[in-house]
Amino acid sequence: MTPSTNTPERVIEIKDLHVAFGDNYVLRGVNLDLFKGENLVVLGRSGTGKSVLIKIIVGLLAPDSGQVRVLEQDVLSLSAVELEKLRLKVGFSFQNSALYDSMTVRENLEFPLVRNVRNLSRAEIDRAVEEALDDVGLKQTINQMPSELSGGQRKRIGIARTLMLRPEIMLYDEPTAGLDPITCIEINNLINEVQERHGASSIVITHDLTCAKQTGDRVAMLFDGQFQRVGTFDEVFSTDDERVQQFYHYNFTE
Ligand SMILES: Nc1ncnc2c1ncn2[C@@H]1O[C@H](COP(=O)(O)OP(=O)(O)OP(=O)(O)O)[C@@H](O)[C@H]1O
Repeated sequence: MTPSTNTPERVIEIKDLHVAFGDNYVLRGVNLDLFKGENLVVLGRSGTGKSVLIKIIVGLLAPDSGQVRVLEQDVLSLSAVELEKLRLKVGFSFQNSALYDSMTVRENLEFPLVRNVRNLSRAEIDRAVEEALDDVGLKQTINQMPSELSGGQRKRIGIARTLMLRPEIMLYDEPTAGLDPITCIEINNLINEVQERHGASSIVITHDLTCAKQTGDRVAMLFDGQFQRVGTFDEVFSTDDERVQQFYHYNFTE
């Protein structure tokens, strides 16, 4: 039998995940799929467990129970070496960009390549750096130091650095936090370009509903330890549920 072409491929599958820290029950039966090529936005108030979830996906934290499959591998049973290999396919864009302040933009971008890919020629490294800078529209910053860049530029260079290893999955942790509305839109556009140009599958953690609306093919809202609402932006917010409405009004009316 030929497999159905209608079933989208899952690049992340999470089933019945439970995590508690003492009597703080953070995740209480989380189920979530990330489909190949989609942008999935994860929304939730502070402290609901979004970062905990990301750490579990990349194997930095072990849950109390549940299943986590990433790119068809069972994360919870991988050895340290296998986890390291898997992490090369999962790009993580940190909230604070995490650039090395003492390195130029070029050196920051080269770093993941030189560290993880052997036997690259100087010309190959240069080409990869130029392509990554082109992807984020910042070729002119190649010799600048991070301190000379704006917050939005730093964010974009951080994303470019994550793209150097051409990850299959991108995890964005609050990509628009602390940026002005115009720069936010630029970052949202960049997230969509990464999806289109590289076919990356992404999880975008954010509190910013404009970002959610512009980037999310689907939105998943975490509260009380579970994804209580999952769907398109409009589907998630077309409810009388007060907790969901509060989130909406906080973003759009204050
Ligand atoms: N290593 C840890 N030890 C103890 N408690 C932890 C640990 N990591 C996270 N927590 C707790 O788990 C809960 C969820 O934290 P998490 O950082 O995932 O929240 P979040 O949804 O990412 O919040 P924010 O939007 O503010 O970043 C919090 O109550 C936090 O204090």
